[in-house]
Amino acid sequence: MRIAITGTPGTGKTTATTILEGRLEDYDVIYLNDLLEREGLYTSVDEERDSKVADLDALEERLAERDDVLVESHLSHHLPADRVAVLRCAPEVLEKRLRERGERTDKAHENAESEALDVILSEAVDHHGLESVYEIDTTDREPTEVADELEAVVRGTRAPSAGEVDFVGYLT
Ligand SMILES: Nc1ncnc2c1ncn2[C@@H]1O[C@H](COP(=O)(O)OP(=O)(O)OP(=O)(O)O)[C@@H](O)[C@H]1O
Repeated sequence: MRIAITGTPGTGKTTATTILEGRLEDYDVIYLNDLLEREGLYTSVDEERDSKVADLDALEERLAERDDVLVESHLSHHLPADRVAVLRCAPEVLEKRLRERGERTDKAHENAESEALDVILSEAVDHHGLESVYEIDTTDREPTEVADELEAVVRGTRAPSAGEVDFVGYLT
């Protein structure tokens, strides 16, 4: 089974996945952004955004043979997956997390707006269907609690859910 762990930057994917990694014996974890950097699996560099444009075909080819794997990245929902966990965070809190992590003000704000607009959740549902998407609100949760929720997705003890989180008030 392949499980994608996605969400707007700052929702805590890497933090929670690292905790979960230590609990799972049967799954490998792939941190897609690290793989992209390590193996140069990008098509170009966006200087303005200070980011790399992922080569999704190359990444998918690289992962094609892998089974029982967790794929962590805000791009992971663009690749085939059996289940997709979408981490969410209230935009104001997300913006603060990103600023504290040292992100530029405009970038932190752009990510908060994208979170308010459900951009990644919508993409995940479009690509994989409602029955495969598991939305996890991380706003007032410790990373270990988020890892608990992710573990339930992996073990199949949690029902799919999408559309329960509503952050649209941030935009008004
Ligand atoms: N549940 C949480 N509660 C509060 N702060 C958190 C939580 N999870 C992560 N953080 C903090 O928020 C910041 C972003 O976390 P993290 O790097 O794990 O996010 P990410 O979704 O993997 O981001 P990116 O997509 O940019 O890699 C970090 O500074 C981290 O310490």
